[in-house]
Amino acid sequence: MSQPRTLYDKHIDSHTVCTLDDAGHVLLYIDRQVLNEYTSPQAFSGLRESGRPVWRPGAHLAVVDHVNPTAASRTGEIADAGGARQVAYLAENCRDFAIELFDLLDRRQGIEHVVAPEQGFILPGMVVAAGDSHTTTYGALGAFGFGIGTSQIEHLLASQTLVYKRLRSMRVRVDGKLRPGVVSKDIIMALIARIGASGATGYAVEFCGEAIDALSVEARMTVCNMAVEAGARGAFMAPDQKVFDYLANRPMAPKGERWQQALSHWRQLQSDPGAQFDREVHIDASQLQPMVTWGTSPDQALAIDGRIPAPSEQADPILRQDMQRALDYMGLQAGQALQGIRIDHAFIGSCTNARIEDLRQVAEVIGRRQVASHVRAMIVPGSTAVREQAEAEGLARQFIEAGFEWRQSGCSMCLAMNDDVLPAGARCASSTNRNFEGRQGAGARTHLMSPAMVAAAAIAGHLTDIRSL
Ligand SMILES: CC(C)[C@H](C(=O)O)[C@@H](O)C(=O)O
Ligand code: SF4
Repeated sequence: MSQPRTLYDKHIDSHTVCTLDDAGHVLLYIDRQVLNEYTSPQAFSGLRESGRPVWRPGAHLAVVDHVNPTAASRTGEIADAGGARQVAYLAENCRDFAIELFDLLDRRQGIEHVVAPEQGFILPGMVVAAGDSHTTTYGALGAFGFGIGTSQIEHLLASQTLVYKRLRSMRVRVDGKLRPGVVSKDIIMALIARIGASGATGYAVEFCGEAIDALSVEARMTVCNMAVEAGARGAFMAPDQKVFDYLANRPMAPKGERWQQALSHWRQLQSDPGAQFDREVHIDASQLQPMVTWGTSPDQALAIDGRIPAPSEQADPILRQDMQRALDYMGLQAGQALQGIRIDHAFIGSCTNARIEDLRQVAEVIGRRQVASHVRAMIVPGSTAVREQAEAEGLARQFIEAGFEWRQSGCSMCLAMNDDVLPAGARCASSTNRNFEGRQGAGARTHLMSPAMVAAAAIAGHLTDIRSL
């Protein structure tokens, strides 16, 4: 009898072209790659210099998302010269190497990790690599996705393979039921707070349990997306009927007989009973509360009813220093209650939380209420398709009437790499995934939380518990 295997083992085994050494390195076949304008230019330049073609152009999909503006109306023009060059070079590369591109004016444009699942480009059982760390998102579909660097992008374009070292495996079981006001973002933020920002470094993490099964596919994407903030270089969820229903009839998903064949294969994509994991973590969903970060690392997070911890109570001198530095940067004090911290900005967007379901939750929180007069609030849909859907459902009008700016799709204020940058000192409630120093603008202060919690903060004008609205 063969050894029981994890879902991760199955992906790696089925994609191993050959073993390279005894240290765990293999040549791994990669089914699909998603390219963006920001991390691909040097890879294409490398191909051009060495005169190599792209091995399988149909295995790649390119999107424009990081540097583009998201101003209310879209012209396709980019005022910033550097950004304009990157977008134009991506178009040139896609033309010359016959790769499909969702350019700025394409109705399929959006943030890569929103667009690729939306179009059915990512399917269960696939191994996907891309020049972006949040490629872990695809675990929600039963695919194995991980981020790679520029030289690996070039290698992948040229050969459809990568040199890969096997990871250790971790299983995170989330049992119980989430209470009202607590969502998938809180599951992953609580996990990161528990195991630390490098707690899953070197691991592929498989999520399972009653609370994961109960999540929608989109909510599962939030969990897998942010798993990289615990250091995981891959996140998994066994694909179930919800995933198959999500994928059925997506433009790039298989159809007819091929769909039926795919389904019978996908149904087998699970860890075998008795498969061994190198580490197991257990979370009781019923104990979770809405989470908010107070510091400059995603693991510096607490339940919203908490108080900011005191560096003096931290025994480790390095951690103590980190905490103090985070508090100084954030302009906060030990012992301060999270609730009531006044915000200047509210940002709902990013590949973590800007799908249609997120926007529906936001609309529900807003109701007929208004954004506080001192807050600048912005909603940036994860894709142009999400934008159109939100407009068709009347959500966009509700957002605008409540005082939110309603934008075009892109990474926007998730990272200060385009026109949407916060001024120094500004404090922002944000539905994104990283709260590093300078992430949303030099000197700007980010508090991560669920999109519904951002909406609640926008209305209240300060961090607040959605359950008390
Ligand atoms: C720009 C890109 C390399 C980066 C990533 O890899 O994640 C970005 O998307 C981010 O979220 O920080
Ligand atoms: S939305 Fe943010 S996290 Fe996602 S790819 Fe863009 S910059 Fe990275």
